[in-house]
Amino acid sequence: MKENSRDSKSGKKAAAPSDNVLLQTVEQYKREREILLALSSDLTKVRDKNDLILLFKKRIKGLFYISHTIVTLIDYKDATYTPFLLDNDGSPIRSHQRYQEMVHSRFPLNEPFIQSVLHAAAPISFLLEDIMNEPQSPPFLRVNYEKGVKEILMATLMKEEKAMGFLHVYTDKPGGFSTEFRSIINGIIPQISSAVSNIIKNEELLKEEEEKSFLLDFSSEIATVRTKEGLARAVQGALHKLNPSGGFVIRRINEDKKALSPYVHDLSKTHDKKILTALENSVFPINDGIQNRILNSAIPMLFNTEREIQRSPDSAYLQYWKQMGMENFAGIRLRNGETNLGILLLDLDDINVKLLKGICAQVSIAMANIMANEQITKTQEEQSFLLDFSKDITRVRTRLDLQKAIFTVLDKTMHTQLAMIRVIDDDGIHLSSFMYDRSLFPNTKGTFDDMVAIRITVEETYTAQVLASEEGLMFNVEEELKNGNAYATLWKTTGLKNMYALPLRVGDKNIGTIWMLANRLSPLLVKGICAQISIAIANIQANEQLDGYKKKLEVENDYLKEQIKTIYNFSEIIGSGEAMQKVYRLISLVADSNTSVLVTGETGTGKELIARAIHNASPRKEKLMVKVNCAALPASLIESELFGHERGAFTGAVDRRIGKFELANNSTLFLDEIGELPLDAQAKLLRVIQERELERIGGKQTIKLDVRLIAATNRNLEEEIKAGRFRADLYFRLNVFPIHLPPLRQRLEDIEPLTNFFIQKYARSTGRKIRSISPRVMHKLRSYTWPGNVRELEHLVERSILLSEDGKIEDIYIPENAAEDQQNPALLLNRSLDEVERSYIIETLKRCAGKISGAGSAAEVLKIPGNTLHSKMKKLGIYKSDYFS
Ligand SMILES: Nc1ncnc2c1ncn2[C@@H]1O[C@H](COP(=O)(O)OP(=O)(O)OP(=O)(O)O)[C@@H](O)[C@H]1O
Repeated sequence: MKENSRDSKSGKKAAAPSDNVLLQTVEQYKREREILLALSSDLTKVRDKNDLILLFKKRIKGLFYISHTIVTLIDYKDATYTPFLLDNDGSPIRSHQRYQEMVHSRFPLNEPFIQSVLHAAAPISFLLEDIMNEPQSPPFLRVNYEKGVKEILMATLMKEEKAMGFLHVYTDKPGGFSTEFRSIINGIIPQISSAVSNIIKNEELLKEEEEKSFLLDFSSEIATVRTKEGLARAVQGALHKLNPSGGFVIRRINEDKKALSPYVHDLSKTHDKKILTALENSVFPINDGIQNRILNSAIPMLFNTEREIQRSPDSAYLQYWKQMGMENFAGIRLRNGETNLGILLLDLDDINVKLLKGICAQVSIAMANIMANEQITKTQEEQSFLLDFSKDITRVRTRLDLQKAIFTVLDKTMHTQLAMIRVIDDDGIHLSSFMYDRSLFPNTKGTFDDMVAIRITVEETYTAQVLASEEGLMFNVEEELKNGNAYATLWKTTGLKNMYALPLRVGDKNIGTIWMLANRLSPLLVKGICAQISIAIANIQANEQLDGYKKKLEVENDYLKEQIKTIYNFSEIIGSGEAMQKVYRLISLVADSNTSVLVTGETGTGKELIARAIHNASPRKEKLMVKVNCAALPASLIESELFGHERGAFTGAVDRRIGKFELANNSTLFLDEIGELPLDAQAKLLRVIQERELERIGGKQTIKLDVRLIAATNRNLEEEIKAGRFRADLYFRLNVFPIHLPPLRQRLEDIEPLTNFFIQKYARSTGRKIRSISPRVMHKLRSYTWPGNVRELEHLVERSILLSEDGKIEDIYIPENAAEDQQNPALLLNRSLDEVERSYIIETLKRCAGKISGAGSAAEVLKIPGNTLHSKMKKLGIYKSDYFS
């Protein structure tokens, strides 16, 4: 080890100088001064590494023999020093195999060799041979030695009285470094120190400038970014400059604030499809020990992939990154104001905090803008979509229209399916299934059908919650399963995550509930759609009600037509005999009141005519009289015909039906052929008459009634009671005011006026002019027994008109047996009414070739319904053998 000193212990320098020597010394001193001055002045001009290298290479090497120089810098953070500047042009060690290793190594400060340099007051030299094998000696000593270098001169570079690095000068010359050289180096070390520190400063300034202009470029590029794709391109471009081979991922915090999803990325580092798909489609929980730390840190963080894998071995994305060759990665939060938006993860080994923060600030703004833009676009799309939907829905008139509109909107726009719409019934308590999508439950159709069939009430747990909620509820399928919600088992089969249930409301009124299964739905859209659907359902209900009214009106219209026909045909009741006079009196007595009337009399005596006359003379005449023929209906339909039914009340009840009783509210109900009413219907009729209110079959609602009853029968109801076929209590209720119509044969005085009346009526309708009827015919008519009463007379006249010639009725057809009987009045008069009726029906059946009902049948000839004829035949004991002789 040699220290540089002008009065060193060297024998040469200690000898007494002669004049010559003195002169030489002065000369040398002068030369040294000049070199020093020149080098000092050159050193002040040094701006960068290159200037300094040139100075070593050209200036110093031009003056002294050395092989090469190196400047190393101390890093106090890890107490090491590392190469900073190399003048290695002529360096013999460049060909050494460890050269690169040496250039990039960090050598520890706490070893004897460098410590002795640090403690030396001046540049100090070493013979490599002496020190390279010392334990802890830095390996570069041996490397140099192996390439022929003999000696090293080390000088400490100082900055503000602290060592900042070292100047290493090497020589392969056996003589080593001259005293002059040592002295020169000692003289210029402060200048070299400040030159190095200037270079460092300049480099930092340059780097800062570069970073600034980098950020400026990035900022102007990112300012033009409007889309996710644009953002990906800009970030990719910028990061490429920092680490050309590294990728990046921006993850965005999900709406639930529990996880992050990939937003934009550059995963070009891998072409493995499995990895790509997994990374692109995953959702990453925030609290995974990495993401939450990044989000909570104001500065970028650097992670070692392997170390993090050991900490959280389950983190799949780390495993993938490892497979992609990412050893380290940096994570920085993206934040807009006080709100975290997401994180940026970079494939980087080293971080430049300032630069990354700058990049992230820009990315955050761009991301916030894009997200805001996306939100605006989404809102606009949703609004325009709602507008379209609302247009569609205004055209909706029927359930089918609505179903089409709803299914389209849910499927196309919201990618969800309707589970169910339930609508609150008129009673305000029950909810019925209104619309549903069975295809949603392909594997559990049975269970779903059962659910559809159930009429739940507004009190049902889930329905009550939904109806009470302001804007609906979201049931998480998994959670509901855990909570024991029975429906959730069915929901689960669809694989969808949530059941969205909203109240359907018009104004403040709940009209039902809507249930939709989906993974995620836009709250704004769902709310908008539900509002539209509510209105559409209310419209459909109003429409259905209107349809109901329309049907009712149509039915009323039929009655009106019938009534008009009746009034037109029978503007007056014909008959001025005493019997009819009595009937007129009774009509005028009872018409004004609400009293029930029972009209009795043989078939065809005009009972319906009397009933209409009572109604037309009553205060109820403005409304239509409603007629029910109790004999014309199958027993199974009588109740529904009279009292109506709700939709679904029994098999085949596809629509709600309004009963005749309800139809006759505030009017008159004419129950024709009341004697034919089955006993159970009689019981129900009695209850309605007593309570003056009814419930439709299958209905819960009680309907108050104000109906005037007129019943008619050709049966002897008292005998029917005795036979147990008619309820006595009902009879007493109906028979409040009895009117009996005598048979035509007991009011012969009415035959002629009735005949004339019918002649005029049919002459008018057939267009024939009938001037007269022969006295013989009239006599014949009066002599006949008229088992079919006025109806039979009317029928015979009609027939005769068709057969008449020259405007004169010369003959009239009277049934044969009856004609025979007529020849023997005694016989006729001795026969009971039933016998007469029986033989008349048999005769008619014979004439109609045994055809009982339908076109050209006996029922048609007799102008009675087929059912009535059947029951009469049964009652009178008429068998096939009687008319097929
Ligand atoms: N007094 C009358 N004046 C005019 N037409 C009459 C008279 N009586 C009955 N008619 C006519 O005779 C026909 C039968 O009358 P209506 O249907 O009223 O008899 P009904 O006693 O109700 O018969 P059924 O017991 O078979 O129901 C009808 O066309 C009716 O217009």
